Amino acid sequence: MIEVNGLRRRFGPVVAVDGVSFSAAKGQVLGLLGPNGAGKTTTMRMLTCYIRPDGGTASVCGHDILTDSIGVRRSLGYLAENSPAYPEMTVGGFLKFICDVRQIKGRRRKAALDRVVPMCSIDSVYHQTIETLSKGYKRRVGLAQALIHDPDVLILDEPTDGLDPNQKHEVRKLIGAMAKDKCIIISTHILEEVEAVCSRAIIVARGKVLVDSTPQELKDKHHASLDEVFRKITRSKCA
Ligand SMILES: Nc1ncnc2c1ncn2[C@@H]1O[C@H](COP(=O)(O)OP(=O)(O)OP(=O)(O)O)[C@@H](O)[C@H]1O
Repeated sequence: MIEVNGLRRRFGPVVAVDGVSFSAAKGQVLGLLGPNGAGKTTTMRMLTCYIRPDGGTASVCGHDILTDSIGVRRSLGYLAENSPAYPEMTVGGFLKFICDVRQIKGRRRKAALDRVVPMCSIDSVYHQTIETLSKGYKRRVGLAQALIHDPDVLILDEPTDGLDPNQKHEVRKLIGAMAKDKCIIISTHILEEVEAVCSRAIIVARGKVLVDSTPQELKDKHHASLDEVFRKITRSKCA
């Protein structure tokens, strides 16, 4: 469902993504791990057509990110860093606006809202303006807009950032439940999250893929916890 071939992107002198390649299939939850500044967000922003790569390419459900950005955007749901939204809108107003943008109308719109609002536990804040929400609720609204069109691919940048432990657990459960029918990429710093939900782990540092494996294989190979493996790999390769 996702093919990434030699993606590159620089910002002035900074090489943010330096020839990243991987593929991901339906049924997989792929965790993108890496230290701060490793290039995870930039990779996601290129995959979701928010920025263009300087080199390489990628496709999402057969749609090329360079030549068919509309096809890509239709196929995926994206939860961006910091859950961007319109602060003055109510939660309900914002989700209806997203439905309009995605041309989900009439009964389909009602069904979409009835599905995502309880799924993301945002019933109690439905009539509240987004600027009055806590960080955790803003994150859940961001998740709801990513899920509203029931896309085949989900790209979630630190999906549990700002959530309390109960909500972290709920969101991980939700990701696990959706995994069977979708291809999901999450970025995270929380290694326990990788163990809980990811069927695959890609470790990146300085814009390059260092490891592409399963969490279990990584632990078995290094005879260590995922936390220790992460530190060992990113420290030795970044030193
Ligand atoms: N718009 C931008 N302009 C200039 N530099 C940028 C821009 N976006 C990203 N960078 C730089 O590119 C590098 C990779 O950043 P990126 O946000 O992709 O990393 P990340 O792995 O997501 O980090 P974190 O875990 O801290 O969110 C960093 O050095 C960052 O400062």
